[in-house]
Formats: sequence, C-alpha cells, structure tokens
Amino acid sequence: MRDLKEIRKDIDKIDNQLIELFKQRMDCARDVGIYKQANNIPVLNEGRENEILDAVEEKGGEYGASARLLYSNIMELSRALQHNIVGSGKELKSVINNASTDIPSSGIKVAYQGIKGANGHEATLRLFPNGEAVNYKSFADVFSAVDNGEVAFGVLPVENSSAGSVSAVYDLILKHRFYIVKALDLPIDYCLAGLKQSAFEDIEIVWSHPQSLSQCAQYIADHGFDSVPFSNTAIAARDVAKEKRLNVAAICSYKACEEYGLKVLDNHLQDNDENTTRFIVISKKLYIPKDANRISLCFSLPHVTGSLYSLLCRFNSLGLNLTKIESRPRQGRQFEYLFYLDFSGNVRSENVIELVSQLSEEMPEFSFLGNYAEPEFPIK
Ligand SMILES: C=C(O[C@@H]1C=C(C(=O)O)C=C[C@H]1O)C(=O)O
Repeated sequence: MRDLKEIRKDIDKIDNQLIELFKQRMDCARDVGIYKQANNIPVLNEGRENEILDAVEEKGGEYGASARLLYSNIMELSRALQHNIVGSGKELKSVINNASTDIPSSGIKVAYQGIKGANGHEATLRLFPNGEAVNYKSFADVFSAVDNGEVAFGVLPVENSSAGSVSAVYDLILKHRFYIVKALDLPIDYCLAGLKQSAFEDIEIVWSHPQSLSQCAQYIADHGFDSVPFSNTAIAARDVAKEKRLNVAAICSYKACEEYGLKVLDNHLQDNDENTTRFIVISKKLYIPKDANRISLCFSLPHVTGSLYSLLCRFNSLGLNLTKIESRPRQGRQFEYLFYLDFSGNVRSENVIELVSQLSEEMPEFSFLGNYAEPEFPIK
C-alpha cells in the first residue's frame, strides 16, 4: 500500500498541472468566443461537443463515464464564458430593463376562477385589496380575460402543500406565457357546510373541487362520504344551498359557507394542518418590483444527453436555489416535455441576469416568465 502523504503529494502536483491546463483551455474558449462574435457564429456547437465527449470517454478507459461528465461540465463553463463575450440575451436584457417596477394597486380589474367565497377570490382580495375582483368560470377563461384586456391581472392557484401542482394551470402558463408579477402562499382552511336544517349525522355526500377533495381525502375516507367533483368550492357551496338535499354538504371555505347561507357542520377538514395553496398573478405587461426575489422560466430541453443535469449544475455553480421544477408533456409529442422552473434571485444582480440570458439563447422554446416578490412564509 502506498503512503497517504505520498499519494496526496502526487495529487497536489497533478492538481497544479490540471488548474494550469484548465486556465489555458478557458483562455482558448475565450478566444473562440471573440472569433464567434466577430463572425456572428452561435456559441453552442453540439457536433463539436459530442465529438470531444466521445473522444474523452474512449480515452478515459475505466474512468470513461467520469471523464465524459467532467468534460460536459468544463464545456458548460466555457460556453458560459463565451456567452458573456458575445453579449448573449440582448433582447431579453432589453425587455427586463424596460419593465416597470410599480404594480398598479387600484383602478384595476383582477380575474379569478369560481365565485365569491372561493379560495381564488380570497387570494385576489389579499393580493389586490383595492382592485375590482371579477369572477370567471374556468382557469382558461381567466387567461382569456387577461389576453383580451378585459382585466389587467389574473389570479390562479398553482400548487397546494399537500395535493401538489394544479397541472391544468401549469399547462395554461406554458401555452400562453404571460408574465408572473406577484405570488402568495395562502393558508387554506375547510369546513363542512350543510343546510341549516341538516345535522352532521345526515351527511352522506360531499361536493367540492377535486384539489380540495384531495386535500381532505383522509377525512372523507374516515367518514365514508361519497365525493362529487365540482368546478369550484364556492360553486359547490352555492349549489348545496340551492338543491336543498339534507344528506349533501360542501367542502369549502368558512367565507363561502357564510356567503351562501349554510351552516358549519364540522371544522378544519384538511388532512394537513399546515395546508396552504400558492397563487400567482399573471399579466400581459412585465412588472419587476425592486424587492423581487423569485424568478420563473420555462423551456424545453435540447436533445443532448444530460441536458437537465447540466442546466441544474449551472444554478448550483452560482449558488442559486431552485424552489420548483415541473415538467409537463408536450401536446402531440410523445415523451417530450416542457419545463417550468422557479428559483430565488433578482435579475438586477449580474450573475442572475447573465445566467438567464445564456439560457434564453440555449434552451429551445425559452420564456422568461417573470421576477416577482413572494413572501417566504405563508401569510396568516
Ligand atoms: C470552444 C467552443 O465553444 C463551445 C464550447 C466547446 C468546448 O468547450 O470545447 C465546444 C463547442 C462549443 O459548444 C468551440 O466552438 O470550439
């Protein structure tokens, strides 16, 4: 067995050579960048990269796979350097520089899905206390209202702490690619809302939105209730009041229960005490408030091995914290996905804007969805 001190001495010697070679390689990459800028050549050259990766894998012998991984990282870094030199992402930078900082708070209409008393209505009141909340039937209708200018903003639920993502909304975000300008994590508390003349023992059937049924799945199973999906919790409450069936109750907010003249038959039905739903605000116009701390992007991945891995490496190398990544299948394309990604940061910091600009050039179907302020903890 070799002596540990001796081996470490060798490693130090090799590292000294490696770092010199790494610097020389980066200098070459920089020169290639200068050439590319002068000759208007794109930074990424997949063919060349694949040739290099295949060659190092072959030469790497028993460490072939590791050599490939090491080189894919090195090339990622050399590309990042070249993007800086060629000034990638000019269009995006100008969009970001021209964004307004102040989101109007009054004299505006804000769309939400459902009716008065819905969680979306509550989120809208919290996000725009001085705005005019306008209700729409479906999530798609909220997007259309923003699209055709009927409203300035739309409020949509994207994720619940126990039931997960609202995938229908993600699909609409990826389709329309409006900007996200605000977000909020709203605590969600459900009651069992029945007719004034019903007693808890009469209830056999519960009506609610599928997300809410899922957040109360254990409660529903424990009581042996049959559940019926509704387009919205407040609509379920309104219809319980309208249809007057003694054995039916809605699972809805306390506000909806009161709004539609129902009686609380049971409290706090959610399986998880810390039940919250994250809402976002969509807009056709970009606003980036000064205190923005969250960035959302969407894109598809280039058809190269490890492209998701190398993307994540780039965030890691800048110390940026991903808070969400969601993949949605692309319509009509088997096993191809669009990615939606959130991370912490502000585009006014240099490393963040550089990274986003680079991705805007390299990721197919890239969109910058926004940089907005989101409280770190759920509001009370
Ligand atoms: C250095 C170049 O630019 C990029 C980086 C590469 C590398 O680091 O080897 C290879 C191809 C390009 O995607 C080049 O084009 O040669």
